[in-house]
Amino acid sequence: MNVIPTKIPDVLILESKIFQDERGFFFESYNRQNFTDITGHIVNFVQDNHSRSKQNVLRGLHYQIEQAQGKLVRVITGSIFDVAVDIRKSSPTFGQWVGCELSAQNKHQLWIPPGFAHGFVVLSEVAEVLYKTTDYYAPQHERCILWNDPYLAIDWHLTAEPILSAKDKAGKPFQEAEVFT
Ligand SMILES: Cc1cn([C@H]2C[C@H](O)[C@@H](COP(=O)(O)OP(=O)(O)O[C@H]3O[C@H](C)C(=O)[C@H](O)[C@H]3O)O2)c(=O)[nH]c1=O
Repeated sequence: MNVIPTKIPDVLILESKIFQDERGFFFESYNRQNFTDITGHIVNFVQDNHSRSKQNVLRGLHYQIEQAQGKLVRVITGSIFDVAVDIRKSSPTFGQWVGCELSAQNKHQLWIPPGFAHGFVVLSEVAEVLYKTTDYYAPQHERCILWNDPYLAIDWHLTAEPILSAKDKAGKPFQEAEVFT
């Protein structure tokens, strides 16, 4: 497994070794020891999520203020632009964002530790996103930051108006959002 750094040191793009042959391909999408060796983090993933979205759907920016979730995100159908925002007040990259394309083709994964808001927009006709989380879903602790907050100024690589849930349309401005100390 190869690590591609991002401009936020704790957020990493992971590139697995893909075994191709005349039948197709195989790769270990998660290996606890490899993950620990390359990230330096011993994490205990407790939940797997799977969402399917049509083109231009934007889900985010979400986080849990309690029971903060680390996420290991990958795409098995189509492609997304995946975004992590550092909302740890004590972090030198507080208020900064990183994004990358995750796709069934590149098979890249994005490791987003606890302390970040997460969101993605679907670039392909449809995308299926799988992600592991390091804590359980806790809707009472869920918070949402506005996807197009002017302070964050995220470039989502949009090609059309995004399709948003009511919750996401009502996201908070970054500077009014609850953040991590
Ligand atoms: C996240 C989640 C949702 N749900 C239920 C609650 C709703 O009835 C339904 C759809 O939930 P929601 O609209 O919040 O789904 P997304 O907009 O994809 O939310 C996710 O989007 C961004 C990208 C994230 O990183 C988070 O994992 C999560 O906030 O699934 C559950 O039962 N368990 C869960 O872990």
